[in-house]
Amino acid sequence: MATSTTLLIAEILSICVVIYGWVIFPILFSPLAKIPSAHWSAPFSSFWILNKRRKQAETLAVHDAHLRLGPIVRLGPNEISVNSVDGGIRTVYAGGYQKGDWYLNAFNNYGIMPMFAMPDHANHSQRKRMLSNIYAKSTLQSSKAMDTITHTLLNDTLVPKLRGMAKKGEAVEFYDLFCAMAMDFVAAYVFGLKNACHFMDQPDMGARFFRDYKARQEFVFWPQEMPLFTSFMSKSGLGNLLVPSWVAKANNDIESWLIGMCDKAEQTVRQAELEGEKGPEEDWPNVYSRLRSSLLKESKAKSASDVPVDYQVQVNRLAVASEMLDHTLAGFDTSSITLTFLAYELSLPHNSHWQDKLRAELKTLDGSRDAKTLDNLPILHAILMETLRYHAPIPGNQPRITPSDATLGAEGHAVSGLPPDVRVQAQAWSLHRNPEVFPEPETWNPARWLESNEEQLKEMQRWFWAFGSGGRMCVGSNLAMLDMKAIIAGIWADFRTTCVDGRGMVHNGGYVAEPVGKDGKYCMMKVEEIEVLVKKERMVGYVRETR
Ligand code: HEM
Repeated sequence: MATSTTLLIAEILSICVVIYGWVIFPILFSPLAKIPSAHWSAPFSSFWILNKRRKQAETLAVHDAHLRLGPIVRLGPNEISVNSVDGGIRTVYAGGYQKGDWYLNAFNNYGIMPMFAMPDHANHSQRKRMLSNIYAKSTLQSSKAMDTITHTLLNDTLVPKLRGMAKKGEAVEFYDLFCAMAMDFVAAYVFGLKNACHFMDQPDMGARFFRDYKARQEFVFWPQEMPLFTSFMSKSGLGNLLVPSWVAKANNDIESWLIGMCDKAEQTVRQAELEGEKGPEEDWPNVYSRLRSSLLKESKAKSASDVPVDYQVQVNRLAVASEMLDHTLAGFDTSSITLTFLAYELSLPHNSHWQDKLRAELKTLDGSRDAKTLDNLPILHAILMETLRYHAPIPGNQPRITPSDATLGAEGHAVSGLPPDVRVQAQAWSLHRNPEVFPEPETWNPARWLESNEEQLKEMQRWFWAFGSGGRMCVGSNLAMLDMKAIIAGIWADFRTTCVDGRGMVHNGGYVAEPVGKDGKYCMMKVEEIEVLVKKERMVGYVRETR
């Protein structure tokens, strides 16, 4: 009798402890309790936000919460979102808050972390130091290799392809075109032009690759957000219920495809070592060789002098491949999304004056595609910046982990004494829609980058977050700006585009925001060559006059 009473008391106490820990403490006493909740269940359950993430509908849901509740909101018992520069992205991202497991769970190529996923500061900054210079603006703008790559890809592939499309007069899928073009650009710089993929020359293969690549994305939710449950299901033989088996096969195929380019790049490096000269600049694997030699230097310093170099190269092979895979995929995915939304906006009837203004500006170049000159064109820059603002390709959450005793939130909303290991995030989507900084934020309006005064521009730059900020900011931002500007110049200097079907141009609501598409179509465009149009117009005028 005594035993059963003791058991009953123990049970009641346990239930009280659970209720206190799961319900009373998070609602009333947690330092997070002062933060308005995005959903009534957020203080004691992550179900609401996890469900939004599973459906890739998080970005708009969090944005809506910020509109209703202000610049700091609670998304779950241990999760918050900030939407301000001061007390927000400056504190979290420039303040070096760590990344946590979220990145590691999803970005782990060949079982090895690339820089993007490295949670700790020391390893990450060592890797970033190895790579920053090769992507620096000054390096890229003065690179003969980049210049030749640009001219080759524009003059030998893009322009002839557009001319063919214009002649046929049929609508074409511009999302595929931009995926191929952006991939060829980044791969040529990373691996060397001759070693890179040439998807522009193999459009069907490219389109298949891009569809497979994208189709995997919705399943990333499980290992990324629910790693323990996913591991349990897979150990129980039920993993297929969450992530179909073709996803693993598609991942392996991508890894093998990329290793192929690494092996070709390795041959180029070896040959140069044997022959004592590099060969054509554009064929040199700029990024691959930079990381390879930095890692080799590091392993030589750590190992005994009699360890053969070949062995050390082999040891680093997958670490280099993991990093290169990340750059190649990050580079093509984001740039192609940006270019597709840019083409879409420019080709809508009410924006046709922007297409004309851009073309007039590009005509002043007289065919030059010099990177520095392109970078100084104000209308081109304004159109691209406005697209990155309004259609940021990574508009979604970029989670970090609080240190102990953190204070977060804009002035008047600051919350102090936050415990360590709270997941805190910001999102470009919301930062880019602050009406005090970007008036009429839901309008795509490049003029804001041309007509604002110095003070307004400074404020716009502070809130502009397409490439992130702080130590984990995008390492490829300069390459992206350079290749996107070159591609835009290659198209709109000589061609006019009209959107035929843009019903699919709605952003996915997850971390990356590719267009969702409709009936298998994304951004169907008609292309016309200006020279041909002018000739036609002259002919019509001549016929009229002679009648
Ligand atoms: C329009 C083009 C691009 C956009 C908008 C973009 C955006 C971003 C953003 C927002 C981040 C931070 C993400 C986070 O912390 O969650 C990032 C990181 C990164 N990006 Fe980009 N990116 C672009 C192009 C590129 C290109 C061309 C490359 C490579 C050649 C690249 C490679 C990387 C890498 C390696 C990181 C991780 C940096 C680090 O951890 O220090 N990106 N990018």
